[in-house]
Amino acid sequence: MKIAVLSQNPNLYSTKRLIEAGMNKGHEMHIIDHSKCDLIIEKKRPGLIYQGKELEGFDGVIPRIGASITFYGTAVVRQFEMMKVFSSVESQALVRSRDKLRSLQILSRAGLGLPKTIFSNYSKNVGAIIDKAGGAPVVIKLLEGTQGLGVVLADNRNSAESILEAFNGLQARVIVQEFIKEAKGADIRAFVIDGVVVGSMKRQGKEGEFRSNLHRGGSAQIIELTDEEENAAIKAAKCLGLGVAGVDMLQSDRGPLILEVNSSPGLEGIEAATGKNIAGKIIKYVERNVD
Ligand SMILES: Nc1ncnc2c1ncn2[C@@H]1O[C@H](COP(=O)(O)OP(=O)(O)OP(=O)(O)O)[C@@H](O)[C@H]1O
Ligand SMILES: [Mg+2]
Ligand SMILES: [Mg+2]
Repeated sequence: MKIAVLSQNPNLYSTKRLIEAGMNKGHEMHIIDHSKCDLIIEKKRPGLIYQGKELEGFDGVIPRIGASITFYGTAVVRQFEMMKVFSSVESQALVRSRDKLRSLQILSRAGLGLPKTIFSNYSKNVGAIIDKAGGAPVVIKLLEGTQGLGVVLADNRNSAESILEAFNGLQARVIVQEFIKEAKGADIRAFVIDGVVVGSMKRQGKEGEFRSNLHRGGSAQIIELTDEEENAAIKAAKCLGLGVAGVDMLQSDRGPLILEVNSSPGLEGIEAATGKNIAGKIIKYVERNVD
């Protein structure tokens, strides 16, 4: 098969592993930088131009689209779909998963556990928002944050109010969330492919840090999920329409609470923690759908 990995950086671990895993199975693998594709939009004959040539004969595409280029990257994925190329992540699902607010709404409608979350249109009444989130301490998150940056723990009401006022003043959109203390600075990442959890890890923030992101100095180890956690992860990926997803959850007194669902989950942490060939499982998923 001829498979494209959409990636802006051929040196990233995830990109390299997908190429390697595909080649190990005898596929013709190509790295395509979606930011450098031109789209041909015309009646009945959609096309893609890359490095001066029209792309042809692809069977599958594996998008690894960074958050900052969601708009254009999704257009490229959609173009592949119009050309009848199977994508490991549907363009629609990609857009949906990148909108944190919309994703949380979809997850809550599906009946999944979530930390209580308040979103407002820069409301001046910050006190009421903090109350609705259960009162301080609360977690305040920039909607477009990533890798733990833009996620703040406000210990008390005064700091929560001033942080909210500051973000409002900057016209930065935030959500205010109940702080799940019993998670103890850890979260769980479940890697879901085609409705099955293929690997899971627990990430623990460094000493004194409530954020467990590996980019913030957290560490990861393999974990066996409870049935409840496994079902929640599978359901979360399903309701967002993601064939490949990284589902992040907090372990709380009332069961697993979904934090977010990633549509381009990194492979390095999960492969290191589990020792599994997750890239190979993504290739197999593409194979099953192209056949
Ligand atoms: N409501 C909460 N209660 C307790 N801990 C939280 C809460 N929200 C987030 N955390 C911790 O902070 C970390 C970062 O939060 P989150 O995943 O929401 O943002 P992010 O990682 O910056 O976003 P993204 O994953 O999209 O890059 C989480 O992994 C978790 O450890
Ligand atoms: Mg996160
Ligand atoms: Mg994320």
